[in-house]
Amino acid sequence: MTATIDPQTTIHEGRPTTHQGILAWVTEVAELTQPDTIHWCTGSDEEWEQLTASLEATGTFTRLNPDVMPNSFHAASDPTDVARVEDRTYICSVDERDAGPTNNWMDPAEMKELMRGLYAGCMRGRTMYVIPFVMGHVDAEHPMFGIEVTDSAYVTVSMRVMARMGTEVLSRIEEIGEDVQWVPALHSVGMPLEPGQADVAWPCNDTKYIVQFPEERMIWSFGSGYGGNALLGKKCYALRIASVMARDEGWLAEHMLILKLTSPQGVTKYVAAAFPSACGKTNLAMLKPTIPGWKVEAIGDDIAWMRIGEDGRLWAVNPEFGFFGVAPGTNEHTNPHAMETIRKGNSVFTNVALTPDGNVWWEGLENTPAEATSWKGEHWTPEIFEETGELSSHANSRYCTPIKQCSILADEYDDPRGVPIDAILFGGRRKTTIPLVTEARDWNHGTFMGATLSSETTAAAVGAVGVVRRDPMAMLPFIGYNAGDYFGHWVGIGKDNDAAKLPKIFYVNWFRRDDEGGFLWPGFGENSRVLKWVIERIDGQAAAVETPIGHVPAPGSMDIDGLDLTDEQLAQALAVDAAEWRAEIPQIQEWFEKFGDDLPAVLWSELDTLKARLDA
Ligand SMILES: Nc1nc2c(ncn2[C@@H]2O[C@H](COP(=O)(O)OP(=O)(O)OP(=O)(O)O)[C@@H](O)[C@H]2O)c(=O)[nH]1
Ligand SMILES: O=C([O-])CC(=O)C(=O)O
Ligand SMILES: [Mn+2]
Repeated sequence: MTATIDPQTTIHEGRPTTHQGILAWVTEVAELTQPDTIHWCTGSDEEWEQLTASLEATGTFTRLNPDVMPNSFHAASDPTDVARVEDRTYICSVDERDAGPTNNWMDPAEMKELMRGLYAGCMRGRTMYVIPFVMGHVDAEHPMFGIEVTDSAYVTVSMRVMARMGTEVLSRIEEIGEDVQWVPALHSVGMPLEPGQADVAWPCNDTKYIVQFPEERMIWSFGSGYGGNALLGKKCYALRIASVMARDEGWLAEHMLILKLTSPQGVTKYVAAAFPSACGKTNLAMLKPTIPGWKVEAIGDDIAWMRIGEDGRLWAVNPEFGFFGVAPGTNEHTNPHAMETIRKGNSVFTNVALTPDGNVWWEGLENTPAEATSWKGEHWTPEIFEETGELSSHANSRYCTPIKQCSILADEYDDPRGVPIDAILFGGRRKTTIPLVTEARDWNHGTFMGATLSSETTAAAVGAVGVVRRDPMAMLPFIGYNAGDYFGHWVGIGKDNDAAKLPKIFYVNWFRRDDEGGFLWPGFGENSRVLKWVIERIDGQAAAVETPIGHVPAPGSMDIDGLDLTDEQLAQALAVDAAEWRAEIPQIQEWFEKFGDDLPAVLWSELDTLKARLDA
């Protein structure tokens, strides 16, 4: 039986909407996908309990010991569904040119026909959840609504952590009326159940499509239940679709953390930083400074939406409501604030290990258990790891935790206007070449740094790990349009606004290695020393040396009091090696050539300037 939109078919206090546009779309989706039941999500605690209970019943969730991790669950995905699938991600713009050379493209009509075939009957035997959500504040000047329809209770539970959702949001949509802007986001795991067929713990489909239709501001996702593939408010909306909106409306949707930094003198600065997936955003956003008197408060750990304010400054908000953080490597030393946040519970842990006492564990965490159940559901011990190298947790395993639990969350997090950004950092994971910190000469030079950003690939996306690739502004997988136009948009922000009021741009690299392969810089809390230098540069206090690639800290200008690092190590971390940079030039050249005439001319001039400075 196919469900129709009838309050009788809904459970709890969920109700269909009075918004005719949304009702029509949900009806159309239900007719196509044929779910048994339709559930309009309220976001209530009772709903959470009902959903998590049903996830326990299907074996998707294991409830953790409430004494150690209250109201929290362990989930293990299908071993083939563990990360974003970039090769299955499409930007289906009307014109192929608008997807640009960095995105997969297919004609939207063709893609729709193909996907309608996949979606036909794909929710049979399942409940279809309708999730009204808003990215950013419901009281924002431009509230960014969406409706995710999904056949995954796991996604529904996770969306409740990651976005403001439920009845309150739906009521606000209805209040604004039929003209309200909202993004339809359709998701299915792609595994219908025939009558009598038992469900599996992690339904998914070998065929996967993560598709954005930029002109229609619409998202269709099929076949995956994981992270950025399935929680459609996150990468699909808040980055791919929002970047298109931002291009059209003159703002920026970026893969950036936002933090508030307060000096011992009580001076406050706001920093945004773009690092590729699994390259340190969450860690920096929650940093515990090792230098006395300095304080960091978190505002966001993954996405920043930035608009020029009436005062000419660039104001940033975090559109999300939770953290979807990389678990491995997170511990009391690297990220004590994340640990404190997680321990409050109300979290979903995916693809980590489960310990016999009902807790979670992952590589890098303290107190290695004598035994555990690995993310693959297998018996795991430290000895097994010694012998076989088998890890207890997937490298891209994640915790999904409400942001409100973060003890160092800045009050400004809840301000719909956001915060004025003083500095933007670009950073990647590079063993060589890129110094610990470099200051751009101006906005265009900073845009060049962002546009040429390079990083070693990580486990956050399916594919080889450790391969150096260009990841412009850490947005390679997330720019929803032609990246050449995106660079032009960045250049335009600099041209159309008062340079003195825009943030200063810096390029950082926590991941440079010595000859033995060890990190040259201790990172984590010690990164506060770099933040301090950045702030002091902005305030004209710290000294810098001009180099061909920009300004780097002058000897003695960085606070290294109490740091366990030799002068030689610091010098190596900060070094600008002309030979390494000369080797970089042809790679940048080749990268730029991809964009043909769509690359802004100022970026070619920046490359010429770099060459000339290296040769001088
Ligand atoms: N060596 C070193 N490793 C770091 C540093 N900061 C973060 N890491 C490691 O990098 C990995 C990813 O860090 P995250 O902060 O979760 O990365 P992210 O950018 O938030 O990742 P996404 O959520 O995928 O966007 C973890 O294993 C960290 O331990 C650092 O300063 N130095
Ligand atoms: O989107 C995801 O699955 C997780 C994430 O933050 C990223 O990969 O940048
Ligand atoms: Mn991310």
